[in-house]
Amino acid sequence: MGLRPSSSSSSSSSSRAGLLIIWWCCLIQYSNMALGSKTRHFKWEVEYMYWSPDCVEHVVMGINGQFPGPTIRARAGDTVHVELTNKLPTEGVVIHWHGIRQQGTPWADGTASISQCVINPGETFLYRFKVDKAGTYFYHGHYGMQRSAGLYGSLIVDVAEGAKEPFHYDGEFNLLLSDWWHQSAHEQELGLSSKPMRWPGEPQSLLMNGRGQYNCSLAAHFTNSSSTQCKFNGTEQCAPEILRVMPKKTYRLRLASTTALASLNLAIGNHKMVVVEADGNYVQPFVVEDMDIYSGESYSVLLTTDQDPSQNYWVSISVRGRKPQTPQGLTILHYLHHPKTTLIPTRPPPVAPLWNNYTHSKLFTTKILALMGTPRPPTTTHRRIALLNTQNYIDGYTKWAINNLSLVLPSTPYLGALKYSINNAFDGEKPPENFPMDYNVMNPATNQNSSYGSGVYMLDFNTTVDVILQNANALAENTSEIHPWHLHGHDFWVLGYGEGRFSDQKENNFNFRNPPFRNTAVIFPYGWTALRFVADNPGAWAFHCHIEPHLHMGMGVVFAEGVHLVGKVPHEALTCGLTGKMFMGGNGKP
Ligand SMILES: O=C1O[C@H]([C@@H](O)CO)C(O)=C1O
Repeated sequence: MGLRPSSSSSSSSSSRAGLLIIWWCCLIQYSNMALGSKTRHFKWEVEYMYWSPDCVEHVVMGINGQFPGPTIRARAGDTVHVELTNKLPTEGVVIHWHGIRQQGTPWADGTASISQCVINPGETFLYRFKVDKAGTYFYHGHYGMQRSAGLYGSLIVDVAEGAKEPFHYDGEFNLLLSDWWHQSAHEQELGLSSKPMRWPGEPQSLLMNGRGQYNCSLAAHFTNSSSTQCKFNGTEQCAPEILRVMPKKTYRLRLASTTALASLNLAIGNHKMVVVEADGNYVQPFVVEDMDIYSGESYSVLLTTDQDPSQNYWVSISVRGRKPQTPQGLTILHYLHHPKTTLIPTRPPPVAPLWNNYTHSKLFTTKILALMGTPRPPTTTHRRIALLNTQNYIDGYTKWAINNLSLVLPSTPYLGALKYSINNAFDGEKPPENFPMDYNVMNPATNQNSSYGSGVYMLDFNTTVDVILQNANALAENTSEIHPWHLHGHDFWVLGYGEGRFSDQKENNFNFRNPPFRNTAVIFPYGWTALRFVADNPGAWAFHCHIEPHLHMGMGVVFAEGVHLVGKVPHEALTCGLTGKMFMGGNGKP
């Protein structure tokens, strides 16, 4: 069987396997030393293309003829320029640089209606931003359902010249994980906005680097299903990317999930992994046999090729947290040592933990702790915002709401409305800081109706803010789902996770010693998650569930701080809505 050549690239120096923790490396990383930083230029065209991500031809949103889009590779301290031309015939577009904090460039965050106007067909927009911290990141569309349409790619930031990672590895692989539907993103969007709602359902395929298999399986002979064995010559768009490795080496696997819906569990047959990075921050290394990756999260794991080199091994991703109707995504770890007649492993793929075994998920999540040298949280806070996540109806439409308000994005970007004090661009009323004391998170809501809202949580500049994310029962009985929440413009500390309704006493168990510093955190069914961040980045920032249909149904809020300190915002970012009108009138020039 011919399969696609691997994308391994030999990188870091030492041939010594294993881990060597040199914590001062983190200090160097966080002190942001950038010797010889560069500007990296990219010229991109976003377009629709015919493509076969899972061996079935559909339409994907690609960049420069590629799906997923090109990988951006830069060094900490570099400036990235992406000149993005919209070649979609009848649709706007924006791109969000997930995990990049956009300090000084809030207009480059790529969130439609929040940081900028959409880029119209035929227009070119220049994203310009600094990548200040080494790590594994990605980018994706942040307008409507464009992530589900396939608009995404990897963004990898290496340590600054002269700096070192706090671990050694001999080579690395990059795996961008996603889910794929045969129904178009437009039809999914219409379904979600219909009355009654038509839920898009579970994905048809899981993809690694944009490659999956729908009507055949790499492991067909191990399953009882009727699927046939895939046959590839290696040039197919859906042929898996084989990870070709040498025995007795250590590889860094960069993993990031840009799924629209699926929470994933990743495993590598016979091999353990050492988790070393989460969302662009180093973590205390710990060993796992399998790991959960929620949409919006990224990780690095170290893999030591210490197993029988005469064998090959499966790399699998499986759906968690929702009853799976999607086959495992598979590729192969291929030891290059011995000549082999087939690439297919002789053993069946790893069996994923049961989809609703949340004990297993929590065990993994709570093992993630910051490596020494990571910034520590302030020990006190100025403000606590409790956000209750509920599924609701508004006039018969199914929505998600936060403290009973379902987010609708206005036509004027918040950044422009706030910068130019345009008061009628969004709801002037302050969104609620809390939810009723007697709300029972274990049952469906007694009043299932909510309202639309577009208000902003205005944060005092440089203050410390705590957010308690509170999960609850959805509309159906005995149903509460996983929601990974992503914050733009900041990393936050995850101070704690808990079951049921949050109460003030739970604060006694907050972790102030080594809380993980991240940009995405999960709330488990019927549980809460406590976060802390410092509002030190002038701009308007989305904070939302990273499940794309959920955001589309209103599951998000907007924070803003220090907007008066935002420097020049390129006019092109704001030439729509009321800021567009203002520019046409020639007043309020920046
Ligand atoms: O938002 C959602 O809606 C459906 C279901 O609750 C109603 O069909 C689902 O599984 C979600 O995650």
